[in-house]
Order: sequence, then C-alpha cells, then structure tokens
Amino acid sequence: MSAKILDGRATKDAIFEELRPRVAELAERGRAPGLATVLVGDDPGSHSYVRAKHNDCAKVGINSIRRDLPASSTQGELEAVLDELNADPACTGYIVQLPLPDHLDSGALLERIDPAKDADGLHPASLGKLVLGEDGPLPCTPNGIIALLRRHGVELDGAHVAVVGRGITVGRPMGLLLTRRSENATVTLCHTGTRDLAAEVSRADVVIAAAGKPGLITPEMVKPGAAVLDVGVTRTDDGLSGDVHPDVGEVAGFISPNPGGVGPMTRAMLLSNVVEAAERESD
Ligand SMILES: Nc1nc2c(c(=O)[nH]1)N[C@@H](CN(C=O)c1ccc(C(=O)N[C@@H](CCC(=O)O)C(=O)O)cc1)CN2
Repeated sequence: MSAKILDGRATKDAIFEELRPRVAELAERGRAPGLATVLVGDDPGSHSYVRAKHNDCAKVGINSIRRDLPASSTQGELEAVLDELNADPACTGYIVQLPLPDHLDSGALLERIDPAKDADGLHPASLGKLVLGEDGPLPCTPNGIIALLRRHGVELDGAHVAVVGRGITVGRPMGLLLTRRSENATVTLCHTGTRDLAAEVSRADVVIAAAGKPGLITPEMVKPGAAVLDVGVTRTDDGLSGDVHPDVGEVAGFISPNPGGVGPMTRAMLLSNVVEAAERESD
C-alpha cells in the first residue's frame, strides 16, 4: 500500500475534542443539546451504527434519547413517535435511522421531522437550503467526506471528482456540496446508466464510491495519485466489503480505509450538526 491513509477514526476524535467545550458552554447557558435516534427493526448494521452514535454522544457530553421500535411498526406509530420528539424540549435534534422496512414511507417520515430538529440534513427543507446555498444542517456522510479531505490537505478547488452512486444520503447531496463556491470542484455523478464508468473514474482527481457494489472500483480505473474514498458497505458471507478493491491503495495517492474512514466521519458530522443547531437556537 503506497497511498496515504485518510484516517476517519483519528479525524473524528479530533472533531470530538473541538465539540466538547462547545457542548459544555451550551450546557452552562442552559441550552444542553440532546440527540434522539429512531430505529425500526433488527438490521444488525443499523443497530451497530445507532449504538455508536449514543456512545459518541456520551463522549462529547451530549444527552441522548433512544427510540427502538419493532419491524412491524406502522406508519402511524412512527408518525406518533416523531410528533413526540418534535414536541420534546429535551430533544434538540434527531434522526430516523435508514433504511426503514419496505412497508414504511421513508420520504413522508423524513418530511415529518421538525426542520429545526433535523440532525441528519435529510429533511426536504434542509436539502432545499443546500441547493440554495443557505445555512442549515448538511447531510452527514458527504459533509464528513469533505471534512476528511480538507483535514488531510487534499485540494478540491478545480479538482475533477467522480461520485459513483446517486442515493439520497450520499451521491446526490455530495454533488451539491462539492460544486459550492467554497469547494469549487467539477463533479461527474455516475450511476447505473453511466455508459463507461472506467473512463469517468480514470479522469478523476478524487473518486467517491457510494454504489454499494463490492470491489466496483479497481486499480486499472484509478488515475495514479488520486484520492479514493470508499463509502460502500455490503455485508457478504466473508464479512463487510467496500466498493473499492483492496489493490487500489497501490495506485491512489490517498485512500480512506473501510471500516475506519468515512463511517466515523458520518458520526462526527452528526454531532457537529447537533451542536451547530443548538448554537443557532441560542444566538
Ligand atoms: N439516518 C441516517 N441513516 C443512515 C445514514 C445517515 O447518515 N443517516 N448513513 C448510513 C449509515 N450510517 C449512519 O447512520 C453509518 C455508517 C457507518 C458508520 C460507522 O461508524 N462505521 C464504522 C464501522 C462500524 C461497524 O463496524 O459496525 C466504520 O466505517 O469504521 C456509522 C454510521 C445509512 N443510514
């Protein structure tokens, strides 16, 4: 492996160090932030991510509230839980852990979150603010990727970035974030309709792989020296597999490990959103 490692765990820890005094100051002013999570069903990955989010809150001093519901929960039961959290002053921000079971309407539930308590930046009002360039919570994984690149000195201004995947939590908002004036990147958003993925990826200075297809990005596709970020997580019989083939580290200039790269940064940005929202409220 010759690529430099984009260490998400160490970067997350550094961000937590920065958040801790801000949380303490909010608490001193009687504005202690509280993050709630809503988890439906038994998906082991979702359980592990939610557990990690509550551990993170404890480390930074943020109060946390957990609402776990059975997979058989109805849309109406979920709506009632969201209405309670919207009204609960101890909950200053919350998330609905995705994916939800198929019988639930995720879009309608995300829309029911009070936009002022949208800790994930996935409410349509928050995504609208992102499109318009207004202040608001940003989607955690794309924002975490930008923080990881910036804190490791990877240039985005003028860079060509290939984003692979057009999902609502990563691909689509990633393109919007990267094309803001502050980032100034040129983005190609690749998806299942892309005719020649290898050609698009090989032109890129930064590759963000969020397709959920194990080993999709191979060393032959990657421009030598490029930064490659692996977002995909697929659970196979042999364990977890990312979208980036392990040999890409021999060609890339920077690579995010998976686990240990983008995942922890997603959690760091969630807590940042919670703290920023509490600070906005108390201004
Ligand atoms: N409401 C949301 N749901 C989902 C989001 C999201 O941003 N908001 N993103 C993903 C999952 N995700 C956040 O919830 C997430 C993914 C990965 C990690 C993480 O820390 N991963 C670790 C490994 C943890 C493990 O081994 O289980 C790592 O990569 O090192 C945290 C959060 C979909 N759902």
